[in-house]
Amino acid sequence: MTQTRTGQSFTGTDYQRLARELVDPDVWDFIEGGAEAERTVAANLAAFDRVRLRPRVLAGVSEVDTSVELFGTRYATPLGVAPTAYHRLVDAEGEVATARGAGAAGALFVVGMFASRTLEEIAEASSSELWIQLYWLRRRDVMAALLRRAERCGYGAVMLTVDVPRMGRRWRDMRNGFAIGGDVAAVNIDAGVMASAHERAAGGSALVRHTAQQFDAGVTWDDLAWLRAQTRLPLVLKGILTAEDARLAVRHGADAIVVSNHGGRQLDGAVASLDVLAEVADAAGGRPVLFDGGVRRGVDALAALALGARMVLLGRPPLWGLAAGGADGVAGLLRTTTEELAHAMALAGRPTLGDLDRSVVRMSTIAGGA
Ligand SMILES: Cc1cc2nc3c(=O)[nH]c(=O)nc-3n(C[C@H](O)[C@H](O)[C@H](O)COP(=O)(O)O)c2cc1C
Ligand SMILES: O=C(O)C(=O)c1ccccc1
Repeated sequence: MTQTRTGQSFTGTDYQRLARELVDPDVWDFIEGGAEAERTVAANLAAFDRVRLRPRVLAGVSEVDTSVELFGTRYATPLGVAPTAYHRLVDAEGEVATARGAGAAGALFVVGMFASRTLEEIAEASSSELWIQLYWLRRRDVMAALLRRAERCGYGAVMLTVDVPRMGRRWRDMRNGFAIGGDVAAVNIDAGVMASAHERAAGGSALVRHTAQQFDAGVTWDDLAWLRAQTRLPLVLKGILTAEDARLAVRHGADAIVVSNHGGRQLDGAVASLDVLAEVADAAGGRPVLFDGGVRRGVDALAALALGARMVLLGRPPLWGLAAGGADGVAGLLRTTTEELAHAMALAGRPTLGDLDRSVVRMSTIAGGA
């Protein structure tokens, strides 16, 4: 699933269109939707519409290298798969197919705590690096047990998501009474911890109820010492949007941070990820900074890499690829976007990721304007 009938490559929007036709409307709303008025969903995309690139010429671009190193691992592409819940909602094989696709593209795959295949099955299917994503649960024993399992099957880092003290209010899901159903489940978490996500109730999202019961909204910076002490894996904090929090993250032992507003699914009205990337990167004290939110094309990745990201994660697009074509769709989506990035690097006169710095980007004040 990497070519159209006329032999041309699919782009991200082709996968999106195909996926929309194939996926159940409630699931589509769950994937595409954001919090409240979805202003931050729109802001993430609009920020990339304001990017204007400053190409350099005669830079010797016959070879373009998109490879990147992070925590001692080399990746063919700086694009990675962001953690997203329940891949079996869109593909019978779920995260196992995603892992095969990410592996084929040489990309990092961050497996969600709410994955619908076991960490072991996913590791078995993967030929590239996996990380595990965690939410802070009231049940720290469940977090610790997951960590042990992830370590045992070779996951390379822990990504703690810190922007969900409670679930954002996603009106699409609430109106749809969205619940995780059928034979899809968060199989890595105790049945007792998960039960409430499966109860469909009129006028509400089961996910909202579930997280209110299970997530620990009282956690503070000082609690990070507990998690830090549980593992020797690198600790990555996902969901940082300010210089203040970047400094606190470094002070409390984070090895890297992810600039993210959770794809506009948490605090509606939060700043676009791209608009704070440079500020947060400056405050990260040299720790690697990853980025997500609204990356849809290779040039978007180029801009985020230029503004300080070491790696760029994609949330919704790999789910489109997965829905449209399983493992091949995920690989196709990641490869196509990486090819777009390489193309943009050549035309911008920056043949390696090391050449990408802030001089590449000038932010216009108006979308579609100068
Ligand atoms: C359907 C869906 C489920 C998600 N589930 C999780 C999750 O379980 N854990 C997490 O940290 N982020 C989750 N996210 C957020 C993504 O990791 C990422 O921050 C966001 O999707 C990036 O924006 P993008 O979709 O514009 O690329 C989810 C996003 C979507 C769309
Ligand atoms: O994080 C999310 O955005 C999300 O949708 C989700 C859903 C269920 C469990 C965990 C996260």
